[in-house]
Amino acid sequence: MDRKIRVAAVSYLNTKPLIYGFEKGGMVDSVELVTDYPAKIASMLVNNEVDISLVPVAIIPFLNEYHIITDYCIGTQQNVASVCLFSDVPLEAISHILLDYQSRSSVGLLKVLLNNYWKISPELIESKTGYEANIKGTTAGLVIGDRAFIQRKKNKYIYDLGTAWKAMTGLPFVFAAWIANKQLPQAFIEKFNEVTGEGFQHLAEIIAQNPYEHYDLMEYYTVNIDYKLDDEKRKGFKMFLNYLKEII
Ligand SMILES: C=C(O[C@@H]1C=C(C(=O)O)C=C[C@H]1O)C(=O)O
Repeated sequence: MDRKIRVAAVSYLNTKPLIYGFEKGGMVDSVELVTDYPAKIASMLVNNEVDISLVPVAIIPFLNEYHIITDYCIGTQQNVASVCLFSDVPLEAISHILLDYQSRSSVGLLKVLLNNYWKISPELIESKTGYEANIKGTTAGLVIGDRAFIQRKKNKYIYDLGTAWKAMTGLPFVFAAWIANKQLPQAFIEKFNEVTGEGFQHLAEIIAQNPYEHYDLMEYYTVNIDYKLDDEKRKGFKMFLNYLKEII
């Protein structure tokens, strides 16, 4: 291609290792990188405003064409810590749930878990900026990303969606992956994969550059999030897409 490839990534802390290589100047001549929250970069990929995006996998059904590129993803084998249902009351007493407007995958995952695992049916409400303040009483809320670390200090009950998915299916979960909406040259994809992986050799440096008081980022990057897109994750991801068919 004779123009730069347009790339969008999630603007949360969980993405720092994946974009480290690009921020260090890797592929600066061939890649133009923007960041925003997941639902935003998802619509950018669907509307062809970008060529590649670290998108919530739940938007795959809305793409005419998709190619999962790279060996990396934002996934988890267990408690992901930053995707949780927060509540002042236990699950069975929840009357309403505020959905996170920034999310696509976790909203889908929450619906799958409500129907198939927790088997409760509170009223689901779309949210807007600042909705976290309304998570109280019998109104619970889904919060993802960096804001979830702050929310962890506010509510009595924290239901981790990574843990619940693992308990229900025995499989890891994939929240987001690098997805292209068109065929790209193989040499470009190989280089993109290499630059994406660079950050994992530099986790201590990334953490030093992003001082964070609300959570231990080394634990987040090495225990909670599992970035490797391996066969088990692909299985979990396929199963999730099948469940999604029942609800969209
Ligand atoms: C684990 C996370 O994964 C994210 C969750 C997403 C979603 O719910 O749509 C999308 C991208 C990821 O950033 C998180 O942000 O906390």
